[in-house]
This record gives sequence, C-alpha cells and structure tokens, in this order.
Amino acid sequence: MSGKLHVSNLGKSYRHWGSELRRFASWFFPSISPQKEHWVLKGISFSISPGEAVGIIGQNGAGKSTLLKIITGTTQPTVGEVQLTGRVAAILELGMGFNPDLTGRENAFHSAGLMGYSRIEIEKAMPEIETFAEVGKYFDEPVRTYSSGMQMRVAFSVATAFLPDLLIIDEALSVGDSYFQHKSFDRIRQFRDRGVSIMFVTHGMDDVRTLCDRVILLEGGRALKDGPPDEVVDFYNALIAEKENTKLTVEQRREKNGWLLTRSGSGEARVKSLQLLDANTGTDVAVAQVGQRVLLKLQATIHADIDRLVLGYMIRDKQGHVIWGTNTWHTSQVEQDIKAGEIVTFELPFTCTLGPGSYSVSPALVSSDTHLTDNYEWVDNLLVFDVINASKEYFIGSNYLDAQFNISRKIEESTE
Ligand SMILES: Nc1ncnc2c1ncn2[C@@H]1O[C@H](COP(=O)(O)OP(=O)(O)OP(=O)(O)O)[C@@H](O)[C@H]1O
Repeated sequence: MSGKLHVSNLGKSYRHWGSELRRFASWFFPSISPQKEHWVLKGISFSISPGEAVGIIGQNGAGKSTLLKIITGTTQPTVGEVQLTGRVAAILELGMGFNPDLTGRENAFHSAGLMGYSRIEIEKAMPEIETFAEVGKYFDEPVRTYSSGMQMRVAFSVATAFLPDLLIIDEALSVGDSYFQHKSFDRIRQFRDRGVSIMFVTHGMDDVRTLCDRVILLEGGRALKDGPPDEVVDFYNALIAEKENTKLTVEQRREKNGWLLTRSGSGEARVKSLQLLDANTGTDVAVAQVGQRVLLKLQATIHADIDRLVLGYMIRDKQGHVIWGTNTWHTSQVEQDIKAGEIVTFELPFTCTLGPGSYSVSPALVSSDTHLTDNYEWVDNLLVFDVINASKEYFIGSNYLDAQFNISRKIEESTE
C-alpha cells in the first residue's frame, strides 16, 4: 500500500462561551450561541501523492500543529474531511503519548502497539529501536527522568522503526542535538527514496529546500501558498519582512532559466542595476571562470530620504543553498543620511572561488543587519551566472580551495 492523503475544505474553530453556564445551556437551547468563535484553520484543501515530501511552514500560531493533529486524528475538524490511506507514523508534540512513569522501552512497546504492530513484530524491532535512539541505560529508566532531546530520540526511533506509508513530523526534530538531527534527516531521506510520503512542520528553511518536493505556507489559518520550495520559502521570507506593512507587495516571477525572482520591499531605495563584471576589463560576465577576478556592481536609486542604507548579498547554488552572504552592516560600511534622488553605487570585487555550476545573486537594500527592520528592496535571484573550470585542475564541489597535495615516500626502517 502507498500513502495518500486528501484534505478538503478543512476548518477548525474554537468557541468561547463566556461562562460554563452559557455552554451548558447551549446543549438544551441550540439558539444560544458562543460569544466568540475563533477559526484557527479555514478552507484548507490539498493532496499528497505517494512518495511526495511536503513541508508545512508558517509563523507561530499559523495553525501548523492543528493541521497535523487533525490529519492524525488527535483533534476533530469543525468542517471538512481528511481521507487517508496507508499506515501512518507520526511524531507530534513531544511527550504526547508517552507515560512518564514507564521506561523508554515500555513506552516504545506501547507506542508501537498503538500503531498496530503485534507483540512479535515489536520484539523483533526493539533492538533496532534501542540502538537507533542511543540513550544508553536510560532506555530502561522512567521517561520522566529524560531530557526533551532524549524523549525525542525514543519517539523518533519508534515512529520510524517500521516502514510507514506516510510519515508525519511536527517540529519535534528541532529539540534534538545536531548529531541526532543529522541522523534522523538521513533516515527521513531514506524513507523518501523508498516511496514513503512525508509531511513535516519545520522552521528550518534549509531542511525544507533539501527535503521537500512541495511546501505549504500557512498564515492565519489559511493556506497562503502551495508550491515548489524556492517559491514558497522566498515568499515567506518576504512576507515576514512585510508584516508591519498594511499592503503586501511581494512579486514572484519564474524566469526562463528556471530561477524564481521574488521582489519585495517598501521602495525607499530600489535596485536600478546589478551586474557581474570582469574586474580588469569591466565587461559583463555571464560565465565566470574559477579563479577569475570579478566584480559585482549594484546601483541603487533613492526614492525617499533615509537615515541608513545597507546592502546585503546572498549567493546561492542551484539547490537554493546559501554559498556566501554578508552585508555592509557587518563590514561597518553603513551609508548615512541619503537623500531622495541620489544614486548609490556599490562595487564588490572578489576572486571567483566557486565550483563549476549555476549560481544566483540576491541583493537586499535594508537599514541594519536584518531585513526585518526596514526592507527597502529585496530581490531573490536577480542575477544568475555560471561558473566553469577552464584553467584549474579537476575538482568537485561548490568551492575552489587553493589546496595542493604534498606526497613523500621512504622505505620503512627495519626494527631488527
Ligand atoms: N485548545 C485550543 N483552544 C483554543 N485555541 C487553540 C487551541 N489550540 C490551539 N489554539 C489556537 O490555534 C492557533 C493555531 O495554533 P497551532 O498550535 O496550530 O499553531 P502553529 O502554527 O503550530 O504554531 P507554532 O509554530 O507556535 O507551533 C493559535 O492561535 C492557538 O492559540
């Protein structure tokens, strides 16, 4: 069987009655309505096909956990429907389902039983659960003596001890240390390669980019976006910056080369032009060579007087991973008191030590070290360029290290 999920027009509301008496009276007099009704999810519809990995992102309180709880049957929806086929393994809130007085082993037994596995199946899987969790002697101690990371280790090991059709994870992994996070992501990746459908909530945008085929952005209980990871993550990033603004100005356009251009900002400063040039000749560079001296040149037009102007750059590879990034705040080169009508030119010469591949440059015109204070203009993937290796010895990876082998030989001296 393969995991398939179909969610249609899902909604969840919490009712506030004002008083217990009012709630009680409503059982007998249906005309008595709650004082307030708060919809934490509304109009959510989507499907997950077998083998698809879907990330759920959104700010605190957006409704992510509620959605997963409804899908796993922990909470009932107020309206809508969930159709689910296949065996589900879920790791929801930490500690949920674990009895603090039972040991890790006993809880593991109990959880696997609830998932529908027989005593024999669980006994067979137990050594593997214990080994993967790596909590040592604590496995036979009561769970109340565990740290939250240890609880998560056991919860993850049990939930993934049997190959499910659909794996659901709610942020739990974030409490693990980096060693266990790495190990669990590896297991999740293996599951995905074996056709398991995956749905997980995370605040780690890099995890979303590397692991997901699709991302759903929840905002105020609604699915604001559902699409490819780069599109949704870049949109989300812009959305956070625009939160203070009443009008959302995020523009997205998929370019012919496949890169997605996302532009957002309040517009006091805008990018007039961005070029990659040869540092010696000043000519445009579309294909840079490993080791070439190049120059990023950006011109910004100022549309309103601003106190401070900072330029930030992010260079990303084709998978969306940031290869390098900094800004003029960190380099102590903040421009002060800029007047409307000025043009500010920034030049950044550097040696191209990137490995062969396709890269993008995302500039941001802001006022401090983050775009969350003022986002004048941020453009994801505005400039795209390729790197080829025409003059250096062969190497792989996204970084050219100026490294050389030193090799020496000698005859092993006799010890007799
Ligand atoms: N039992 C409840 N009664 C009333 N409101 C609730 C209840 N459970 C959740 N909510 C509300 O539902 C909304 C969505 O909560 P949810 O936990 O799903 O958000 P989330 O996106 O998972 O947030 P976070 O990133 O902080 O975990 C919040 O406004 C929360 O206050």
